[in-house]
Amino acid sequence: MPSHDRVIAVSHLSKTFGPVRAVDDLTFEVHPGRVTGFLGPNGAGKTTTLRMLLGLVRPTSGTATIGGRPYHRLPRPLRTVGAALEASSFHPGRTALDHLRTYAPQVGVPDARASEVLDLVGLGGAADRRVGGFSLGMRQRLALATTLLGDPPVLLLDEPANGLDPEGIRWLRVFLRALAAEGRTVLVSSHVLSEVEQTVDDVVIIARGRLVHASPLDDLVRLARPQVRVVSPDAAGLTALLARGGWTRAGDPDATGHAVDLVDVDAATVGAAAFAAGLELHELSTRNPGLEGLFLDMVATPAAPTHPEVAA
Ligand SMILES: Nc1ncnc2c1ncn2[C@@H]1O[C@H](COP(=O)(O)OP(=O)(O)OP(=O)(O)O)[C@@H](O)[C@H]1O
Repeated sequence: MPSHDRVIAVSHLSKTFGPVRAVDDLTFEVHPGRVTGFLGPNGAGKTTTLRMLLGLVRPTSGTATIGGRPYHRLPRPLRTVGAALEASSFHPGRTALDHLRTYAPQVGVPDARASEVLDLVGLGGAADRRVGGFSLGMRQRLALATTLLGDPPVLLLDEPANGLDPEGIRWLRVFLRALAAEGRTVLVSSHVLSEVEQTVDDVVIIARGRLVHASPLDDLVRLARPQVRVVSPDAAGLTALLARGGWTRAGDPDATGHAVDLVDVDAATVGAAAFAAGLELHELSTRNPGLEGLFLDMVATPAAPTHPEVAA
């Protein structure tokens, strides 16, 4: 299958449920050969987006496609997309093997594939046990096995790490990375960045149905580096100090040139250089949000709008 057939594309996608704008003009792409984290707090609109990708919810506007087609236009959808939206919807009386054998004909694969995928997810030894007695972690593995029945090149996994212990999370990380290394497109939702931080190559972050950030994880890590804020009343002196130091600015300088944020340098080094240059500083501070802190800042509910005319 050509690699563009594995691209997930969401374009100006919106969904309203009555008064609730669950997904709001969302645009992003997910590429093959990479694990992409689809991140946002509870209620951000992740599941609704995944459901629209799977044709289970009709968009209010915009498109959600796989290989350029909406799900219902895929020639062999169950062989193209493996999706696990809920880990709890198993018939409790069925064994793991029976569960998979029930799906095998729908997907169009032989019964033998059921045992194969159970082995793949490390549940071979529990094939004949009833699913009702499975732990949440085992259910997650069984859900993953179900998605793999048709050997699909695209995987949509809703919170697959939920309920896994640290060992299970490590196992999942290795497993998902191997699936991506085979050239698959792997989209994994989570509301906790730290849970998937070591698994994903790319991140798509949403909040309140809207896109907040999309980039390789490395770019986000760079944004999360400690920053040193330097403020001086002497804009020209500050510019000269920065030129001599050769430090990297975190973003654009403010319009006045009196304040800058620097990365890859510590406050002591900047302070010493300013002292040596006789440059007056009004602020020299370090901010270290860390990756999770940056994520939480990004998805934080904006402060309620103020109404100065009321407050006055
Ligand atoms: N069928 C529905 N009818 C009405 N509102 C819905 C429906 N499905 C989702 N919503 C609302 O849309 C918003 C987004 O929900 P969604 O489940 O997509 O978020 P999520 O990011 O997956 O959250 P979580 O991490 O809690 O699963 C929420 O406010 C939710 O209550």
